[in-house]
Parts: sequence; structure tokens; C-alpha cells
Amino acid sequence: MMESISGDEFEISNEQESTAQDEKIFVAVRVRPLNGKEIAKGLIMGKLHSFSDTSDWECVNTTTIVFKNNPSERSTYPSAYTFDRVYGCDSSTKQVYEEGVKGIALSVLNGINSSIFAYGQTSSGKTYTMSGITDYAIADIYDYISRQIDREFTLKFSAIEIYNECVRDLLSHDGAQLRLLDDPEKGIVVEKLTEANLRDCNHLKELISVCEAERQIGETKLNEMSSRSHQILRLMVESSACEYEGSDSGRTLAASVNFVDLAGSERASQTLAAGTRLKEGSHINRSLLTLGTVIRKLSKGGYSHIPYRNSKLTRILQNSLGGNARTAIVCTMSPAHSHVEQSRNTLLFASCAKDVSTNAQVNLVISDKALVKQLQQELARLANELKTFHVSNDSTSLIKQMKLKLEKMEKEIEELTQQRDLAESRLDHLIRVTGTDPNSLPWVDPSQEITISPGDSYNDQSIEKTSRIANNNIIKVSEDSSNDNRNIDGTSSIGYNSTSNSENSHKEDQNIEKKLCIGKSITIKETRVDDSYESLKENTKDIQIMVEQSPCSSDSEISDSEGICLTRSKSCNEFTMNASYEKEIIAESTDNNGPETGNQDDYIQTIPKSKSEADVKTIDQQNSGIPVMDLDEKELEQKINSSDEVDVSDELSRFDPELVKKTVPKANEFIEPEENWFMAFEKQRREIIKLWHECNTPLIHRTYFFLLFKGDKSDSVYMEVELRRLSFLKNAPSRVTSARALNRERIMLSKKLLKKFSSTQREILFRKWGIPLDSRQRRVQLSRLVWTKTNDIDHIKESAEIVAKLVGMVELNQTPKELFGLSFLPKTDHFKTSFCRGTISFT
Ligand SMILES: Nc1ncnc2c1ncn2[C@@H]1O[C@H](COP(=O)(O)OP(=O)(O)OP(=O)(O)O)[C@@H](O)[C@H]1O
Repeated sequence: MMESISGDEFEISNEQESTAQDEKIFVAVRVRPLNGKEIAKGLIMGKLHSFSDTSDWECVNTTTIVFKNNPSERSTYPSAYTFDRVYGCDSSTKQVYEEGVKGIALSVLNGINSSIFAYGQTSSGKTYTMSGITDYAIADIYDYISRQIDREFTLKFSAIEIYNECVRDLLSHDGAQLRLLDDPEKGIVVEKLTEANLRDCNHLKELISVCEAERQIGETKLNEMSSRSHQILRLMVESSACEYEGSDSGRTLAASVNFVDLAGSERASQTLAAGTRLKEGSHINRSLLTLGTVIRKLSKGGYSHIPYRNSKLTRILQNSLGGNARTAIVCTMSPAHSHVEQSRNTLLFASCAKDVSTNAQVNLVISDKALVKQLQQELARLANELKTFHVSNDSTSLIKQMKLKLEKMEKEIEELTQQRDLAESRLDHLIRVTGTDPNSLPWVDPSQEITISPGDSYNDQSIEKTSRIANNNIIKVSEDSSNDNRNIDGTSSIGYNSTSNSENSHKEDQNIEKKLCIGKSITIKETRVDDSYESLKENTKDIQIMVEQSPCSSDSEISDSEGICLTRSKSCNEFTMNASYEKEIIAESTDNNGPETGNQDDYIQTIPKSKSEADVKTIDQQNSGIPVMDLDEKELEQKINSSDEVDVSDELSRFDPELVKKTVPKANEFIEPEENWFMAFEKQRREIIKLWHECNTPLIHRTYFFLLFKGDKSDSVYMEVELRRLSFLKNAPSRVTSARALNRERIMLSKKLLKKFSSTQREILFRKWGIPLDSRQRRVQLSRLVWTKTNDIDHIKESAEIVAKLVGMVELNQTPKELFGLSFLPKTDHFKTSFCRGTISFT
């Protein structure tokens, strides 16, 4: 729970936070007084009509504004509009700030991002209102900070303007256009933006004056000092508890508050803008139109596409509008009759904004939580891999293979842990901000939660838990006899005998016999004193691989004379029997297809006989971290196709209820095998994972696919595409090799070609062709000429001859096109231009 920050004058309570989840954007409307011109106009009109005609709007109470004139228009437009607050002509900016905006602006002190906007037509009072609000907020923030003795604050300030769709740093004088970047953590960030470290309140005010001076301002008919750009001032506040005795050990709060003064919408007919002003006006209107569309779509809710990317403004404000920030919008308007249409538009915008809730935050939480879960699963998978090496028959390469694999996994785990931690911290923050109850979120399945602590990713209990099942996939190694336990049959053994972090009750099941069948079976028992990753690594260094042969005849074994032979130890059997397991599945290692079938992704799972809650719970705990789909295919198929009373949905439900809905038929419904998407999906999923390993697919790419791995049938096309892509990639190395050979051949030919000619000949030629005289570049260019003609080795020689002919016959009066019979364009600009213009001649 966030700590409450309270001061004498204000208090940001937990109550405010807890309502954040369903909080709407705070929308206020402020009507400015008629200005001199409008009054004058009114007076002129007043002679004809009445003075009051110039003021069309009236704030009837603190929340409602009504249109009071022109009955004929009432029929098509609403006459009354209600908002969180409305402020009439006589209200002060202080009032606007105090009654609503203040609470949101000062959220920043509680570590909650916030944004305050001013929106309205040109000359309606946006800058007037925003500058006042900014001043009051800054004063309050510094006042609050000065009274905190137990927290240290660091404040930073940055400022940008968006002028004609270009982002500029208002604290930098170079006027350079800045780029917007998508940061997975921070959202949209402005590249190379100055962030000034603030000394005190006066320093901040100084910088704000600099921004005012830097901002694009121009004169229009409606406003002598019209802002021609959108301005965003950002104040970043970071605080942590001071470290002194008895202090709350320094929780850091960091957030920022944006003060956004938008440029005003305008009509060229009213502003009489031309030239630069007109161009500015059209950019302003266009970006405000996008802002309006975004607000309208957000107000409708649902999952329709929100066109944030259609303007720089909406991209930058994305988080404030639909993300993780508290937001207040002050819509300013003129009461003058001459601006009635613009005022109506402003009120319509405000009405839409009123309906925009911060539900989007929950969506963010959902996606983040999903990401964390996926990363956890991936972590668990990697942890399993640590103990389930796929072993080739070549025992001498085993250790190398293991070491490499371990190193790779170590890196992957580290990377994943970092990613997960980042996602988790972001999620925590979002949950905190939105006040979302994590348990109420749809993805949360406590039985599948994995508790892998950061920095301890390969040595903790959770990994032990998940790896326990995977231990059935056996490393086929023998070992130095000094290091082992001898089995009764005299074969060497290395046992998994974890004594490090695991509970005593877990020890037994980690004692696993491992067997390798190479022609004949080899029984190896592995005794590992320390189950940690480090020790496993250590062991792999010391173990000397020896393959012993023994008949593969034990009852407890499921073996194959050609493939990998896997068995469970007695202790393991005992464990599973105690857990009332119906069957121990030895995955595909029993398949006759040889070692390939026993790949590392073939996790082994057990299915409980009893469906009592206790048993299911036990299994869930055991299976935590095993990817959701890792049911044994054959067993599942049997169950689905069998006509007995086995309720498959019951078995599946502990994995993924959504999936069960999709894959398991209603009672007595017959499943066509070919319609069994689940089976097909699971097969594809395994295939993809296998190919990922083979193609060394980067982890970041793999993580995108976890969403697909939920098993949604509509994702099948993506699965297929990925499969095809990977299959192609798998063969890519050979293509690359042949392409390289081809290139080498081409370069050699080019070199040879060059040697044939005298230096004078070459120079004439190169000058004519615009080929650089620098030797390296020249070679490249000439090679390129050869390449344009040739696509394979066989054609190179032929092509080289043509080039040679060309080079040798400088008097030849032919265009390159005629010579080569194709329209190649070497990339030298000069050559390209000359060629296109037909000015190259060889005479
Ligand atoms: N509530 C108010 N009370 C008194 N004067 C005001 C009020 N609001 C605005 N004004 C005056 O109206 C004029 C225009 O205001 P301002 O420049 O803030 O408008 P704007 O909406 O920012 O216009 P633009 O979009 O063209 O920049 C200024 O001279 C300002 O002092």
C-alpha cells in the first residue's frame, strides 16, 4: 500500500488511490471573461440587439454549464453540459487549481504519474490557466518538500514543444528536432531530451521562463500572443526515506507530473491566418483532431484500435490518456457568441474526456502479469533443461556439449530473470497505481505461481520443484569410479541426491537412475551431492565419460535397443506411488525413432489417479512451472478417445481452464481425431521449440510466442508461419555458405579482371564509369558489375568475359544496357545518374 503523504494544507490519501482503478479523467470547464474586443463587438451588436447576446453561456452551478441563447439551435445541440467542475467568468485560477486539479498534480509526491492539460480554442485562456496552475503546483510541491525531514527529494525538469509536428527541446537552444522512441519499460521517450537537475524552486521558475521565451508564439487576429505549439513541461520527483536510525528503510518513490498547454484549435476565417500562421494552424488542428479521436475512442471503451500513433502529441500523451497516469483536463472557452461553434466543440471534447476511464491501466496490468507468468514458465523450462540434457551417442563430445549448453542457459536465465523482474516491478507499480486487487485479475492462478527469487534463479526450490519431474529425462553419462556409488549390478552410477536446498522429503525423488542405450543399454546411476547448478557444472568438468554396456532388462525400465533408455529409481517410484500416481510417463524416449525423439522439450508429467482435491493440489505444486501444455500426448489422446468415464476436462482443468473450454468437448461429444486442435497444437508447439533450439533463436523472439502458446485456435496460422520460417532457417547455414563461396569466387574474378589491364586503361574506364579510384572501393564496384550479371558460379566466367571485353574496348560505342543485356544499376550515384540520363558513352 502506498504511504500517505500529508501536509498541513493538503493530503493525498489512500482513499484517492484506491479509487484509482475506476477513476475517470477529471474534467473541468473554465469560461473566461469576455475580452475587450468581444465586449466592443457586443456593444456594437448591442445597439442592434442586446448586450447580453454576446455571452452565450452560463454556469448554473458548480458542475453544469448551459447554453442560454438562440432557441433555434437548441434542438440539435444539447443545451446543458455537466462536468466534474465548471468555472464561470469570475472564478480565479487559484480556485480551478484548488478544486480538483491540485490533488491530481500532487499525486506525483506519492509516486503516481499525473498530467494536467489545458484544451480549448485559440485565445480561450489555456496558457493563462496552465501557467497559473503550474505556478501553484510548483509552490505546493516545494512547500511540501521543505517540510519533509525524513525524506530526501530529487527533482528534475524537462520541457518540449511540438511545433508543426516536430518535437523540440525547450531547454536546448539548438532547435534540433528530437525523435520519439518506444521504450518497453517507460513507454514513449523523447531521445536526447535535456533533463535539468533542479536546485530549488527559483531554479525551476527560471527554467520555466526560458521555456516561455523559447516557445513558438505568434500573433493572430484572435490572440496577440498565440501559442503556436503544444508545450509539455515535465517535473520528475524522486524521493526516498533518509537513512537514519529507526527510519523506514528507504522506499523510493518516483513519478512525474506533466503540465500540458496545448495549442488552440482555430479557424483560418477567424484568425485570418496566412503563410506560416496558416501552416501552423493546420498542424495544430490536425493534431488536435487526432487527440479528439483518441479521446472519443477511449471514451467508448472496449478494445478498438486507438490511433495514438497518428500524431506526435497523442503518442507522447499516450500514457496520460490511456495509461498509468492520473489526469485532469481543463477545457477553456470563450463565452462570446462569435465563438459558439468552437465552444461547442470544446464541450463535446470535454464530454468525451469525461467518459474516459483509466481502465486501460488494468489492461496494462493484465499484459504485464501475463508476461511475468510467461517468463516464469520460461525460467522453469530452462531450469528443467539444466537437468535434462539431450545426449548424443558420442560420449566424448558430451561434456563439451553440456558445458556449452550450461553456459548458454546461464545467460538465458539471467536475461529472463532480469526481464521478469522488470516486468514484475512495472506490474507492481501498475497494480499499486490502479488499486487493482491482484487476486481479482483473471490470469492469477496461485497453484501455478512459481517463486523463483531473482538472482537465485538456478538454485532455488522452485527450480528444484519443476526439475523433479524432468529428472526422468536422463543424462547418459558414466563417471569416474571414485566419484560414484556402485549399483548392485556393478555398473557405475551417479545419483541425484540433493542435499542443498531441497527439503528432506524431496531428496528421495531426486535419486534417479539414468540409462543410455547405445546399441545395448548402459545403466548409469548418478549421485550428485549438491543439486545446485554450480555443482552440476563442476561435476561436468570432473566427470570422465565412460560407457559401460549392460543388458537392458530390468522390469522397471522402459528401454529401446536403439534409443535412449530411461528408468526411474526405486526411490522415485516410491515417491510417485505415495503420491498416488496412476502412471509414470516416460515421454517419447520409449519411441523407436532413436535419440532424436527424446529432445529436451519433452517434459514428462504424471497424472494422478485420484482426483481428490489434495492430490490435485500436490500435482499442481509439482507441476508448477511446467508449461501449461505439457501433458503427455499419448495418454491424453487415450483419455480423450476412450469411452470410459474419465473426465478429461477434470484432468485438464488444473492446467488452463480456457484451454479446457476450447479443447475438451462437452459431455459425450465425440471428438474427431483430426479436429483435435489441442493435439495438433501441442505437436506444433514442440516442433517450434525444437527448431528454436536448433536455429539458436534469440530469447526475445521466443518470448513473443508465449502468447500463442496459450493454445488459441485462431493463432494457428501464426504457428504455421513460425514453423515454416524456422524450417527454412534451419537449412539457411548451407545457403549462407554457398553464397559466401559464390561471393569469394566473384571477388577473385574481379581481381583477376583488373590485373588484365594497364593502369591507364583502368583509369580511363573508371573515370568514365564514375568508379572510385581508391583500390578497395574500385574492386567493390567492379565486383558489383559482375554480380549484377551473374547469379551463379557458372555464369560468372561468361559475365567476366563480357566485362573484360568492355574494359578492353574503350572505343566501343554501346550503352551498358546493350552490352550486358540487362538493366543493372551499380550503386555509384554518379554512374547511376549518368546511366539513367543515357550520358555514359564508351567512345
Ligand atoms: N480567466 C481569464 N481571466 C482574465 N483574462 C484571461 C482569462 N483567460 C484568458 N485571459 C486572457 O485572454 C487572452 C488569451 O489567453 P491565452 O493566451 O491564455 O489563450 P490561449 O488559449 O492560450 O490562446 P492560444 O491557443 O492562441 O495560445 C490573454 O490575454 C489572457 O490574459
